[in-house]
Amino acid sequence: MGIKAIIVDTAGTTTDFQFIKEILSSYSKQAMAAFIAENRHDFAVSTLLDDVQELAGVEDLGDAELAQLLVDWIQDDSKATAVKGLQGLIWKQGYLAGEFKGHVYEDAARALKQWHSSGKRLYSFSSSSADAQELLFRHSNQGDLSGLFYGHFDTNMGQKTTAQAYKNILNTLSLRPKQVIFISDDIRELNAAREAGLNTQQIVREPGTHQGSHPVAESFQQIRL
Ligand SMILES: CSCCC(=O)C(=O)COP(=O)(O)O
Repeated sequence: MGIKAIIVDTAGTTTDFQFIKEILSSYSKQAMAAFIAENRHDFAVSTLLDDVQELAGVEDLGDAELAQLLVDWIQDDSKATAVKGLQGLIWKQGYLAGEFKGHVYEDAARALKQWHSSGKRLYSFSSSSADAQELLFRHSNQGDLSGLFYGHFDTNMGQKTTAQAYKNILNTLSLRPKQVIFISDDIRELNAAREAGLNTQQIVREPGTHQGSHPVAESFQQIRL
């Protein structure tokens, strides 16, 4: 039974952590206050801000307080779905204004193109929103890669370190677990995917930092499906 679908993690796998930390996170923190002031009454934004307040167990925060709360959570690398949703909307402004391009490793882009040409269905799975993932690949330093993907999964499927998230993804793909491979640098995510029955492949971009028992590659070019 061959591999029919490939799911890639983004941060540390297709994409450099430093880009996410130094460009994306910084941009969303700097832009948060102005974004809230300008978009507070937009339906999607106000719904996400309600979710943030519910998560924080507070009500009726002012714009400045909300912005500070979100900046603090981003600083703490929050993976909360509402935070990631707001970040995605802010990043959209940056991508569309040409303020930065999404970072994708060259070896990852090359492999994704090869796999797409050979008929595999490609997906990404990240803690960032599905829209943010689409933007990253559309406005990437390797060109527009968005057409290679069949879809993007986010934490609406569940947290990436839980087997349930991969079971939920499998349900939407209508494939058997062994027809799917998940590629990530993160051992906890790989363990969760393996628990759900998926094939796994670890990317270890820094030699010598390998842990765990998943097949390992130092770049996408070493991956044999
Ligand atoms: C689509 S690039 C932004 C990635 C991001 O915000 C993030 O938090 C990555 O987390 P992950 O759990 O997917 O490693």
